[in-house]
Amino acid sequence: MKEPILRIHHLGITFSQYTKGLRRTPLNVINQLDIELVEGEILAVVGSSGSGKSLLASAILGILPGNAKLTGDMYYRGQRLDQKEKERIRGREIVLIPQSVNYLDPLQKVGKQIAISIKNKNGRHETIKELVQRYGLQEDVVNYYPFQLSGGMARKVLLATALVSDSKVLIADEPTPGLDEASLKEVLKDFRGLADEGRAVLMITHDMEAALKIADKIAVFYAGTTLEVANTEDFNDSGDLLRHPYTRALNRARPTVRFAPIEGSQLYPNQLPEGCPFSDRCEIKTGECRKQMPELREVRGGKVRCIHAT
Ligand SMILES: Nc1ncnc2c1ncn2[C@@H]1O[C@H](COP(=O)(O)OP(=O)(O)OP(=O)(O)O)[C@@H](O)[C@H]1O
Ligand code: NI
Repeated sequence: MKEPILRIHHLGITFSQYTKGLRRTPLNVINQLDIELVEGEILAVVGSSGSGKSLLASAILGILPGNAKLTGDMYYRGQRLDQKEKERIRGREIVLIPQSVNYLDPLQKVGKQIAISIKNKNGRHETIKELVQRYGLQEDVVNYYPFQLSGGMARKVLLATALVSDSKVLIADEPTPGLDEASLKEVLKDFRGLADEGRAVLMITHDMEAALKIADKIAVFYAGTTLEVANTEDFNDSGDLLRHPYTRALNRARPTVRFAPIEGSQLYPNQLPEGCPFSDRCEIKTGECRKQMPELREVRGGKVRCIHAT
Protein backbone atom coordinates (compact mmCIF):
# COMPACT_ATOMS: atom_id res chain seq x y z
CA MET A 1 0.00 0.00 0.00
CA LYS A 2 1.12 3.53 -0.74
CA GLU A 3 2.20 5.72 2.16
CA PRO A 4 -0.38 8.52 2.63
CA ILE A 5 0.88 12.05 1.93
CA LEU A 6 -1.47 13.45 4.58
CA ARG A 7 -2.76 11.53 7.57
CA ILE A 8 -5.26 12.86 10.09
CA HIS A 9 -5.42 10.75 13.19
CA HIS A 10 -8.15 11.14 15.85
CA LEU A 11 -8.65 14.83 15.18
CA GLY A 12 -10.73 16.60 17.81
CA ILE A 13 -11.73 20.26 17.97
CA THR A 14 -13.17 22.03 20.99
CA PHE A 15 -14.24 25.66 21.02
CA SER A 16 -14.20 27.50 24.27
CA GLN A 17 -17.16 29.81 24.29
CA TYR A 18 -17.92 32.62 26.63
CA THR A 19 -21.31 32.26 28.17
CA LYS A 20 -22.85 34.48 30.83
CA GLY A 21 -20.31 36.65 32.55
CA LEU A 22 -16.79 35.44 32.10
CA ARG A 23 -17.50 31.77 32.35
CA ARG A 24 -16.09 29.68 29.53
CA THR A 25 -17.80 26.51 28.38
CA PRO A 26 -16.05 24.09 26.10
CA LEU A 27 -18.04 23.00 23.06
CA ASN A 28 -16.67 19.85 21.53
CA VAL A 29 -17.62 19.97 17.85
CA ILE A 30 -15.21 17.47 16.30
CA ASN A 31 -14.78 14.18 18.02
CA GLN A 32 -12.73 11.74 16.04
CA LEU A 33 -11.96 12.50 12.44
CA ASP A 34 -9.58 10.10 10.75
CA ILE A 35 -8.64 10.27 7.09
CA GLU A 36 -5.72 9.55 4.83
CA LEU A 37 -4.87 11.20 1.55
CA VAL A 38 -2.83 9.27 -0.96
CA GLU A 39 -0.99 10.75 -3.93
CA GLY A 40 -2.79 10.02 -7.16
CA GLU A 41 -6.13 9.68 -5.42
CA ILE A 42 -9.26 11.72 -4.93
CA LEU A 43 -10.92 11.36 -1.55
CA ALA A 44 -14.41 12.80 -1.28
CA VAL A 45 -15.67 13.80 2.14
CA VAL A 46 -19.44 13.70 2.42
CA GLY A 47 -21.71 14.35 5.38
CA SER A 48 -24.58 16.62 6.30
CA SER A 49 -24.29 20.23 7.28
CA GLY A 50 -22.41 20.68 10.54
CA SER A 51 -20.65 17.30 10.39
CA GLY A 52 -17.24 18.98 10.49
CA LYS A 53 -16.12 19.02 6.86
CA SER A 54 -15.02 22.65 6.66
CA LEU A 55 -13.44 22.54 10.11
CA LEU A 56 -11.29 19.64 8.96
CA ALA A 57 -10.03 21.80 6.09
CA SER A 58 -9.32 24.72 8.44
CA ALA A 59 -7.52 22.42 10.86
CA ILE A 60 -5.26 21.07 8.11
CA LEU A 61 -4.39 24.57 6.93
CA GLY A 62 -3.95 25.93 10.45
CA ILE A 63 -6.58 28.65 10.06
CA LEU A 64 -8.95 27.83 12.92
CA PRO A 65 -10.08 30.69 15.15
CA GLY A 66 -8.07 31.33 18.31
CA ASN A 67 -10.59 29.81 20.69
CA ALA A 68 -10.32 26.41 19.03
CA LYS A 69 -8.33 23.68 20.72
CA LEU A 70 -7.00 20.81 18.65
CA THR A 71 -6.38 17.25 19.76
CA GLY A 72 -5.05 14.31 17.79
CA ASP A 73 -2.25 14.25 15.23
CA MET A 74 -1.68 15.21 11.65
CA TYR A 75 1.18 14.03 9.50
CA TYR A 76 2.35 15.43 6.20
CA ARG A 77 4.81 13.19 4.34
CA GLY A 78 5.34 11.27 7.55
CA GLN A 79 6.27 14.37 9.58
CA ARG A 80 4.10 15.74 12.34
CA LEU A 81 2.30 18.82 11.17
CA ASP A 82 2.43 21.57 13.78
CA GLN A 83 1.14 25.12 13.43
CA LYS A 84 4.46 26.47 12.19
CA GLU A 85 4.76 23.79 9.54
CA LYS A 86 1.15 24.33 8.49
CA GLU A 87 1.88 28.00 7.91
CA ARG A 88 4.96 27.15 5.91
CA ILE A 89 3.25 24.78 3.50
CA ARG A 90 -0.11 26.55 3.31
CA GLY A 91 -0.68 27.93 -0.17
CA ARG A 92 2.46 26.20 -1.43
CA GLU A 93 2.15 22.49 -0.88
CA ILE A 94 -1.40 22.40 0.39
CA VAL A 95 -3.88 24.64 -1.37
CA LEU A 96 -7.48 25.29 -0.39
CA ILE A 97 -10.40 26.20 -2.58
CA PRO A 98 -12.57 27.60 0.20
CA GLN A 99 -16.30 27.13 0.62
CA SER A 100 -16.86 30.85 0.72
CA VAL A 101 -15.85 32.97 -2.24
CA ASN A 102 -15.19 35.87 0.13
CA TYR A 103 -11.74 34.38 0.25
CA LEU A 104 -10.69 36.34 -2.82
CA ASP A 105 -8.90 39.59 -2.06
CA PRO A 106 -11.57 42.25 -2.65
CA LEU A 107 -9.02 44.90 -3.57
CA GLN A 108 -7.14 43.01 -6.22
CA LYS A 109 -8.11 42.35 -9.78
CA VAL A 110 -8.96 38.75 -10.58
CA GLY A 111 -6.19 38.26 -13.14
CA LYS A 112 -3.54 39.31 -10.68
CA GLN A 113 -4.82 36.89 -8.07
CA ILE A 114 -4.58 34.00 -10.49
CA ALA A 115 -1.15 35.12 -11.66
CA ILE A 116 0.36 35.02 -8.16
CA SER A 117 -0.24 31.28 -8.04
CA ILE A 118 1.59 30.55 -11.26
CA LYS A 119 5.09 29.41 -10.48
CA ASN A 120 6.48 29.55 -13.94
CA LYS A 121 6.61 33.25 -14.73
CA ASN A 122 7.11 32.73 -18.45
CA GLY A 123 3.89 31.89 -20.14
CA ARG A 124 1.80 33.28 -17.30
CA HIS A 125 -0.34 35.22 -19.69
CA GLU A 126 -1.06 32.18 -21.84
CA THR A 127 -1.83 30.00 -18.84
CA ILE A 128 -4.39 32.46 -17.53
CA LYS A 129 -5.94 32.86 -20.95
CA GLU A 130 -6.26 29.13 -21.31
CA LEU A 131 -7.90 28.71 -17.91
CA VAL A 132 -10.31 31.53 -18.50
CA GLN A 133 -11.39 29.90 -21.75
CA ARG A 134 -11.59 26.44 -20.27
CA TYR A 135 -14.11 27.54 -17.66
CA GLY A 136 -16.12 29.60 -20.10
CA LEU A 137 -15.34 32.89 -18.41
CA GLN A 138 -15.30 36.08 -20.44
CA GLU A 139 -11.82 37.08 -21.40
CA ASP A 140 -11.98 40.45 -19.65
CA VAL A 141 -12.79 38.73 -16.34
CA VAL A 142 -9.13 39.21 -15.43
CA ASN A 143 -9.77 42.95 -15.19
CA TYR A 144 -12.70 42.53 -12.79
CA TYR A 145 -12.65 43.01 -9.07
CA PRO A 146 -14.18 40.18 -7.02
CA PHE A 147 -17.35 42.17 -6.22
CA GLN A 148 -18.10 42.25 -9.94
CA LEU A 149 -18.28 38.47 -10.14
CA SER A 150 -21.32 36.26 -9.63
CA GLY A 151 -20.99 33.40 -7.15
CA GLY A 152 -20.41 30.85 -9.90
CA MET A 153 -17.79 33.02 -11.60
CA ALA A 154 -15.94 33.63 -8.34
CA ARG A 155 -15.85 29.91 -7.69
CA LYS A 156 -14.38 29.27 -11.13
CA VAL A 157 -11.71 31.90 -10.48
CA LEU A 158 -10.80 30.23 -7.18
CA LEU A 159 -10.59 26.91 -8.94
CA ALA A 160 -8.41 28.30 -11.68
CA THR A 161 -6.11 29.85 -9.09
CA ALA A 162 -5.67 26.56 -7.26
CA LEU A 163 -5.25 24.54 -10.43
CA VAL A 164 -2.28 26.53 -11.68
CA SER A 165 -0.45 26.24 -8.37
CA ASP A 166 2.26 23.68 -7.92
CA SER A 167 0.75 22.16 -4.79
CA LYS A 168 0.90 18.51 -3.77
CA VAL A 169 -2.44 18.50 -2.01
CA LEU A 170 -5.59 20.27 -3.13
CA ILE A 171 -8.49 20.69 -0.74
CA ALA A 172 -11.72 21.83 -2.33
CA ASP A 173 -14.55 22.76 0.02
CA GLU A 174 -17.86 22.45 -1.86
CA PRO A 175 -16.43 23.32 -5.28
CA THR A 176 -19.55 22.52 -7.30
CA PRO A 177 -22.48 24.74 -6.22
CA GLY A 178 -23.27 27.49 -8.69
CA LEU A 179 -21.55 25.75 -11.57
CA ASP A 180 -23.37 25.01 -14.80
CA GLU A 181 -23.30 21.44 -16.12
CA ALA A 182 -20.42 22.06 -18.55
CA SER A 183 -18.20 23.74 -15.95
CA LEU A 184 -19.00 21.01 -13.45
CA LYS A 185 -17.74 18.44 -15.92
CA GLU A 186 -14.64 20.51 -16.56
CA VAL A 187 -13.91 20.88 -12.86
CA LEU A 188 -14.30 17.20 -12.14
CA LYS A 189 -12.07 16.40 -15.10
CA ASP A 190 -9.45 18.84 -13.82
CA PHE A 191 -9.48 17.23 -10.36
CA ARG A 192 -8.96 13.85 -11.99
CA GLY A 193 -6.13 15.34 -14.03
CA LEU A 194 -4.43 16.66 -10.87
CA ALA A 195 -4.69 13.28 -9.20
CA ASP A 196 -3.34 11.56 -12.29
CA GLU A 197 -0.34 13.90 -12.13
CA GLY A 198 0.36 12.38 -8.72
CA ARG A 199 -1.24 15.00 -6.51
CA ALA A 200 -3.78 14.23 -3.80
CA VAL A 201 -7.24 15.78 -3.88
CA LEU A 202 -9.63 16.14 -0.96
CA MET A 203 -13.06 17.11 -2.21
CA ILE A 204 -15.61 18.17 0.38
CA THR A 205 -19.10 17.97 -1.03
CA HIS A 206 -22.83 17.60 -0.47
CA ASP A 207 -23.11 16.30 -3.99
CA MET A 208 -23.00 12.55 -3.67
CA GLU A 209 -23.36 12.00 -7.41
CA ALA A 210 -20.39 14.27 -8.18
CA ALA A 211 -18.37 12.47 -5.51
CA LEU A 212 -19.18 9.07 -6.96
CA LYS A 213 -18.32 10.24 -10.45
CA ILE A 214 -14.72 11.13 -9.69
CA ALA A 215 -13.56 10.02 -6.27
CA ASP A 216 -11.53 6.90 -5.56
CA LYS A 217 -12.68 6.76 -1.97
CA ILE A 218 -15.49 8.33 0.01
CA ALA A 219 -15.18 9.31 3.67
CA VAL A 220 -18.48 9.71 5.47
CA PHE A 221 -18.60 12.23 8.32
CA TYR A 222 -21.31 12.39 10.93
CA ALA A 223 -21.44 14.80 13.88
CA GLY A 224 -17.68 15.30 13.92
CA THR A 225 -16.63 11.68 13.45
CA THR A 226 -15.56 9.58 10.48
CA LEU A 227 -18.09 6.77 10.31
CA GLU A 228 -16.79 5.05 7.20
CA VAL A 229 -14.20 5.23 4.46
CA ALA A 230 -15.50 3.24 1.51
CA ASN A 231 -14.38 2.59 -2.02
CA THR A 232 -16.47 4.36 -4.62
CA GLU A 233 -17.52 1.02 -6.15
CA ASP A 234 -19.11 0.04 -2.83
CA PHE A 235 -21.96 2.45 -3.52
CA ASN A 236 -23.98 0.17 -5.80
CA ASP A 237 -27.77 -0.17 -5.89
CA SER A 238 -27.93 -2.86 -3.24
CA GLY A 239 -25.54 -1.09 -0.89
CA ASP A 240 -24.46 -4.53 0.37
CA LEU A 241 -20.77 -3.67 0.15
CA LEU A 242 -21.13 -0.65 2.44
CA ARG A 243 -20.20 -1.14 6.07
CA HIS A 244 -22.03 1.43 8.19
CA PRO A 245 -25.83 1.72 8.59
CA TYR A 246 -25.56 5.49 8.04
CA THR A 247 -23.64 5.07 4.78
CA ARG A 248 -26.23 2.55 3.60
CA ALA A 249 -28.96 5.03 4.44
CA LEU A 250 -27.12 7.75 2.50
CA ASN A 251 -26.87 5.39 -0.43
CA ARG A 252 -30.61 4.64 -0.32
CA ALA A 253 -31.31 8.36 -0.30
CA ARG A 254 -29.65 8.78 -3.69
CA PRO A 255 -32.16 9.65 -6.42
CA THR A 256 -30.82 6.90 -8.67
CA VAL A 257 -31.21 4.26 -5.99
CA ARG A 258 -34.42 4.63 -3.98
CA PHE A 259 -34.68 8.26 -2.96
CA ALA A 260 -35.52 7.09 0.54
CA PRO A 261 -34.83 9.85 3.05
CA ILE A 262 -33.11 9.06 6.34
CA GLU A 263 -35.26 9.42 9.42
CA GLY A 264 -34.31 11.71 12.26
CA SER A 265 -31.57 14.30 12.14
CA GLN A 266 -27.99 14.78 13.19
CA LEU A 267 -27.87 16.13 16.72
CA TYR A 268 -25.92 19.17 17.85
CA PRO A 269 -22.49 18.44 19.28
CA ASN A 270 -23.56 18.93 22.90
CA GLN A 271 -26.62 16.68 22.55
CA LEU A 272 -24.94 13.61 21.18
CA PRO A 273 -25.61 10.25 22.83
CA GLU A 274 -22.90 8.48 24.78
CA GLY A 275 -20.87 6.06 22.70
CA CYS A 276 -21.63 5.88 18.99
CA PRO A 277 -22.85 9.30 17.75
CA PHE A 278 -25.28 7.64 15.31
CA SER A 279 -26.83 5.30 17.87
CA ASP A 280 -29.99 7.36 18.42
CA ARG A 281 -30.98 6.86 14.76
CA CYS A 282 -29.49 3.46 14.10
CA GLU A 283 -31.58 0.46 13.03
CA ILE A 284 -29.13 -2.10 14.36
CA LYS A 285 -28.05 -0.53 17.63
CA THR A 286 -27.70 -2.54 20.80
CA GLY A 287 -27.00 -1.56 24.40
CA GLU A 288 -23.32 -2.06 23.70
CA CYS A 289 -23.27 0.87 21.24
CA ARG A 290 -23.92 3.37 24.04
CA LYS A 291 -20.92 2.28 26.06
CA GLN A 292 -18.09 3.88 24.13
CA MET A 293 -17.15 5.48 20.85
CA PRO A 294 -16.31 2.62 18.48
CA GLU A 295 -12.84 2.57 16.94
CA LEU A 296 -12.45 3.04 13.19
CA ARG A 297 -11.38 -0.40 11.98
CA GLU A 298 -10.61 -2.21 8.73
CA VAL A 299 -13.44 -4.22 7.25
CA ARG A 300 -13.41 -5.67 3.72
CA GLY A 301 -10.92 -3.20 2.26
CA GLY A 302 -12.54 -0.15 3.83
CA LYS A 303 -12.86 1.38 7.28
CA VAL A 304 -15.82 1.56 9.58
CA ARG A 305 -16.64 2.84 13.04
CA CYS A 306 -19.34 0.38 14.10
CA ILE A 307 -19.04 -2.59 16.42
CA HIS A 308 -21.65 -4.52 14.43
CA ALA A 309 -20.09 -4.13 10.98
CA THR A 310 -18.90 -7.33 9.32
N1 LIG B 1 -16.01 29.15 15.35
C1 LIG B 1 -16.87 28.23 15.80
N2 LIG B 1 -17.31 28.24 17.08
C2 LIG B 1 -18.17 27.31 17.53
N3 LIG B 1 -18.65 26.29 16.78
C3 LIG B 1 -18.27 26.23 15.48
C4 LIG B 1 -17.36 27.17 14.92
N4 LIG B 1 -17.15 26.86 13.61
C5 LIG B 1 -17.89 25.75 13.38
N5 LIG B 1 -18.57 25.36 14.49
C6 LIG B 1 -19.48 24.19 14.62
O1 LIG B 1 -18.75 23.03 14.23
C7 LIG B 1 -19.59 22.12 13.55
C8 LIG B 1 -18.96 21.74 12.22
O2 LIG B 1 -18.91 22.87 11.36
P1 LIG B 1 -18.40 22.80 9.85
O3 LIG B 1 -18.41 24.17 9.30
O4 LIG B 1 -17.12 22.07 9.80
O5 LIG B 1 -19.54 21.92 9.17
P2 LIG B 1 -19.65 21.44 7.63
O6 LIG B 1 -19.70 19.95 7.66
O7 LIG B 1 -18.60 22.08 6.82
O8 LIG B 1 -21.09 21.99 7.24
P3 LIG B 1 -21.60 22.61 5.82
O9 LIG B 1 -21.91 21.41 4.98
O10 LIG B 1 -22.83 23.33 6.22
O11 LIG B 1 -20.54 23.48 5.26
C9 LIG B 1 -20.95 22.79 13.43
O12 LIG B 1 -21.76 22.29 14.46
C10 LIG B 1 -20.64 24.25 13.66
O13 LIG B 1 -21.73 24.90 14.24
NI1 NI C 1 -18.63 23.44 5.29
